[in-house]
Amino acid sequence: MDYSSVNTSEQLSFLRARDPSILSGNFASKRENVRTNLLADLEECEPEEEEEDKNIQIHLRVKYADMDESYTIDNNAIHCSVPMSSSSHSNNLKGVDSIVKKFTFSHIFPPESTQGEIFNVVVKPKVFRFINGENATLMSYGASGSGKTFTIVGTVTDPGIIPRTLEYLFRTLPELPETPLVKPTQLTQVEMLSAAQCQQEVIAKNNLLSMAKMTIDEGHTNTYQEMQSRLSQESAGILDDFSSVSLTVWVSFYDFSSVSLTVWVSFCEIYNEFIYDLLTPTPKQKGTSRTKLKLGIEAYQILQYGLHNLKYASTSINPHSSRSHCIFTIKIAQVVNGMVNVCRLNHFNFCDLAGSERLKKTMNEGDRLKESNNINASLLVLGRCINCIRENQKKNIKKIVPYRDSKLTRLFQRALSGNESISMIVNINPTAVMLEESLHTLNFSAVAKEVVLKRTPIKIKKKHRLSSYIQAKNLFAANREEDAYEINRMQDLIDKLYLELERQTQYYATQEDRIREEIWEQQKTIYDEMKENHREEITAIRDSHKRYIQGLKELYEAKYKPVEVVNLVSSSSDEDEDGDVQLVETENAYEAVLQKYEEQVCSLQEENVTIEEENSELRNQLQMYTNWIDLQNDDILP
Ligand SMILES: Nc1ncnc2c1ncn2[C@@H]1O[C@H](COP(=O)(O)OP(=O)(O)OP(=O)(O)O)[C@@H](O)[C@H]1O
Repeated sequence: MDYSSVNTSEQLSFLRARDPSILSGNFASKRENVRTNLLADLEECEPEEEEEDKNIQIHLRVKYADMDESYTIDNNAIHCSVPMSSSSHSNNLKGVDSIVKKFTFSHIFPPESTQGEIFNVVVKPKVFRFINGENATLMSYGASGSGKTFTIVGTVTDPGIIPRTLEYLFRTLPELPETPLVKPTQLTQVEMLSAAQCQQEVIAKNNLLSMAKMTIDEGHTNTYQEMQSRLSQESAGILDDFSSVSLTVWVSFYDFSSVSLTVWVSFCEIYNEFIYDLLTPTPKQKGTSRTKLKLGIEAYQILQYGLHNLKYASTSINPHSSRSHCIFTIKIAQVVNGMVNVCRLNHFNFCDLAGSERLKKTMNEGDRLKESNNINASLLVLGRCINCIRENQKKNIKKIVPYRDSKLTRLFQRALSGNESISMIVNINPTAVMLEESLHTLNFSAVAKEVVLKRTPIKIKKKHRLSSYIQAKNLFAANREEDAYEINRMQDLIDKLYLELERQTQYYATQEDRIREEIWEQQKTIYDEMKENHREEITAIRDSHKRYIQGLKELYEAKYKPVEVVNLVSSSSDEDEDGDVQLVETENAYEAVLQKYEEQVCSLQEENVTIEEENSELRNQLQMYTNWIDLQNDDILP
């Protein structure tokens, strides 16, 4: 595989806060929900900005092994009896077999020190400062097999600094969003992610995790729980006190709901002077490895997966020797109110350096020899850089520091030039056989210790950062005030509207009763009037008909009854013929009258029928009116 084509830019993985269920462990104490006064906390931090320049913190860890009698440890100093070779004898040391060299350190961890102690003393304060906005770099330096990887990574049964830091972060970080909101682009900048980009990150994360599952054997994937339970069994003080008051600043900051936080990790190695991303072993997949991780367990799996991809080989000194410098970085990006220009991006680098090797001892050849040479060369450049920085500082000169001579020093240029907190854990194997390597390490540390971390640039940076916070804080405060004012105003308005609504409800209730009453009265009057009108009308029509028929009857009775009587009388007279004629005429006349009468009766009957029909129509209409009024009443009346 042509590794030279690998993109050497850093790949990141997004991390989310730990699984809340993990908090149920017996070492889990919840953060207090402390609110308030970011500015006060920050202002309290201000005097620190004015601190004197500080030397690089160098700690010594002595490996758990049979300590050679040449060493004695006395508080923060280690004394080492160095045998004098005849060639090195100066005139005034003639006849002296050995001299005792004294090396002092910020802290010395004797062989029996635990991983937890080292984390507590060296790393915990830095992680706290990291969360609060300070960058940090921690390196382990030492000869091969001296315990660097053990210190930085550790084992499942004895977890080292990185798992403890992850545990600490995921225990204390607030619940983070499901998807990353921002992504670090440069050292101090972030970019907002679009919805599609967020989705890509989630997909990349899932790919990475399934790759991790495939690569790491099953037993290995359970190591997170195992590691956790180990941590929980440790005696008090490893993680419990993290959630105490010291986190107030940070907690209070995150109580501002408009701050969004994302955590990313990257893991890379410098192998034979090439940088490889341990989270994307296949160069084809470059650019897809920025991955969001959900839980602490995922972060740990990523660490394990990265370690799996790391170059190890067996040498005569260490059967599981790291053949590269590996760098695990955690980044925390905080964005205020979604404004990428009011952001804070901090990183914490953990660098497990490959061990310096004496070729004679390692008996390396082939690949191992090439690796050894590269390891030693880059460590040499690291030494030269540190020497040069110290010299510049001592003599107040500006000699060019050869950062560019190795990938390692290029990567850590910022930290080495004093722009951010850097510390080292120097590891030595105190056995007799490794004395020479240990002395070399101790000499290196003696030089490194003298390098002064110039605080001035940090001061400026921190001031910038502080001003960002103050700006953000003021913004929050202003927004809060505005919000509070607006909320009060709205509340007043709502109260007023409620009162008005109540008043209106009462008014309309009385109005409705009144209107109902009025309509009822109105309709009732109309109804009664209509009823009365129709009744009178019908009675009048009936009466008129009755009268008319009665009149007709009387008329006919008066007109025809006498004729009949006269006719009856006249038909019994003397002159038969005349009488016959008269009778016939009378009969005819009578019949004609009768016919007329019948016709009139007929027409009267017809007329009567018509009147009846009209009556019935009127009755129908009356009924309709009645129905309509009833309907109206139904609608109107309660
Ligand atoms: N303090 C310690 N207590 C117990 N075992 C230790 C300690 N330090 C180192 N070891 C063991 O010593 C062996 C070598 O340690 P480690 O691999 O950490 O060395 P190293 O300095 O990283 O070596 P290299 O540079 O070759 O990778 C490992 O098996 C490790 O578990």
